[in-house]
Amino acid sequence: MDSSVEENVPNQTGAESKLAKSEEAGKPSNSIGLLPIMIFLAATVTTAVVVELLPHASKVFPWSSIDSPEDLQQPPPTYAIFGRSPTEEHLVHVVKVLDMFGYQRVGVNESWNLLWAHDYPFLSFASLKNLDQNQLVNHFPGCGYLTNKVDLCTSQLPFLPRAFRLPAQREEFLDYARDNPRALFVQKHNEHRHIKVRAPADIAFGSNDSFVQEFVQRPFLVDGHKFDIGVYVVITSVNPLRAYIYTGDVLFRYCPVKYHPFDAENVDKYIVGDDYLPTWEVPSLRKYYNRFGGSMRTVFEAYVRDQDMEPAKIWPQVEHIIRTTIAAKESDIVNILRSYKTHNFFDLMRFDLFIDEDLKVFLMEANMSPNLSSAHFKPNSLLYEQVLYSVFNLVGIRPLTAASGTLFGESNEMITADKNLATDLNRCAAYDCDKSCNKEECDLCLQCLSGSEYKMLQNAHEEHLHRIDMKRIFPQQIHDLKSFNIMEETANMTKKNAWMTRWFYNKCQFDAAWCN
Ligand SMILES: Nc1ncnc2c1ncn2[C@@H]1O[C@H](COP(=O)(O)OP(=O)(O)OP(=O)(O)O)[C@@H](O)[C@H]1O
Repeated sequence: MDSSVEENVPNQTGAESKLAKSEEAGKPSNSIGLLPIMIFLAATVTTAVVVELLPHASKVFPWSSIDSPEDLQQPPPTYAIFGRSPTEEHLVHVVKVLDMFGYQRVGVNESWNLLWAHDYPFLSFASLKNLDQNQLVNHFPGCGYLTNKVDLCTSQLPFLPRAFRLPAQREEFLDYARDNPRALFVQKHNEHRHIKVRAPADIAFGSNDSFVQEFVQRPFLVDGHKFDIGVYVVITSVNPLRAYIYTGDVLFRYCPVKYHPFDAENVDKYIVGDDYLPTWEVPSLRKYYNRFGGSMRTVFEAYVRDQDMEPAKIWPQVEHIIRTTIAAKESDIVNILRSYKTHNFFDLMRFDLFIDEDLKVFLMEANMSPNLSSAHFKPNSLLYEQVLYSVFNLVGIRPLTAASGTLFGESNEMITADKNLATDLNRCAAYDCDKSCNKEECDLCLQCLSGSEYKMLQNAHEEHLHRIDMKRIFPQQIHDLKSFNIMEETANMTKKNAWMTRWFYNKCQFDAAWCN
């Protein structure tokens, strides 16, 4: 995969560029016999190669595998920030949390362990193709397949409002508009904001990189106000895919003007803009938020219950939408990743969704580098810092002081050892997987894991132990182990995703805490 392919990734945009501007400011041929050869190789090749070939040889973060007292004196891990924004006001919470964790800030061209990129960094730094094992970047190359609005919204996933790419699908759109005379439409671009409901005759068909989308009518209203919800999502791995959502809270943004009587000319009635109405200013939510200390999500749920409706039906839809969307784009991202030596990437996104009056959920967009600035709405500081605290812990960026500073003295084995990864013991024994790995049944047996597979399981295990307020949505949670059919569930998955899902299934059989 050459870099020109990556340049063809759907335009790497994300709402946060906008928001920052505006809102707030192999297996070793399955043969045990190869292990001694690998050990021999380990003595002769570079560390980076060892990392790929030899199980147990690598630790993502060297500072978590330091053995001697002298190592304790080594300098703290470092982070750099990349972004073309003129101010860094929108990153104050990122800086605050990393500083609090004991990370030291350095320049982007210095030696860093974490690159926090607000803008898509992969076209600016060729070096990201050859990251060291102890380096991490907060985006996946190719994440534009998810965050590019035109590409995502015209994907024809069932939970997206009907959309037509322009100018290519002009005729299809006109047919649809003719067949659905009561339908309203909005035209959207990757970069442009300020969308507005338009009649089909007012659509600019010549506009490239745009699409026209059916406007979802009958929104669920709170005190008469339309709103959208922002769910924070973290992808920690692709091939195999692992994705999580933040459950500590959800960003609710209300339109400042009541929806009815509907007036297409007054966008404040139906578009959530920069000056949205925050939860604490919505009359019926204020009491729950201010007096009873709820979160944006729990006060909304209290309101829904007050309307004799059941809010619990919303969240499984949200999880399904996010899981399905990410899974649908995984292969595109995997293709881009082929030209990257190490895959030390994670991605924090915000999925914006919308709820109609039947509590049916629709996907609006996925934002790259979600807005984390509380300049406009101070009470959002805590939300952003809690999200970051969870994200960082999940991906292995953890506080280095006080109690957690002990990480400096312990080996990674203290967190994740062979016995924490080994599953399928009966099957491994029944199929003699310690003698030969040439059977599918041996795929998860410890002796049959390649170095990179071992590391995948190690990362999955560490993530599980450090989820804080993150909930795994891929591989999917197992709600009822008895009715869960692993063969059926994995039938349409890629080999690696089926493998990873089976590992979680095995862990879930061992302890219910792993089902979730
Ligand atoms: N098809 C639609 N049907 C109903 N409402 C819509 C539709 N498209 C957009 N909206 C409303 O407009 C808001 C903004 O739309 P969208 O997310 O596509 O634009 P944006 O300018 O990128 O906004 P932001 O990134 O701030 O969320 C949505 O949150 C929703 O309230």
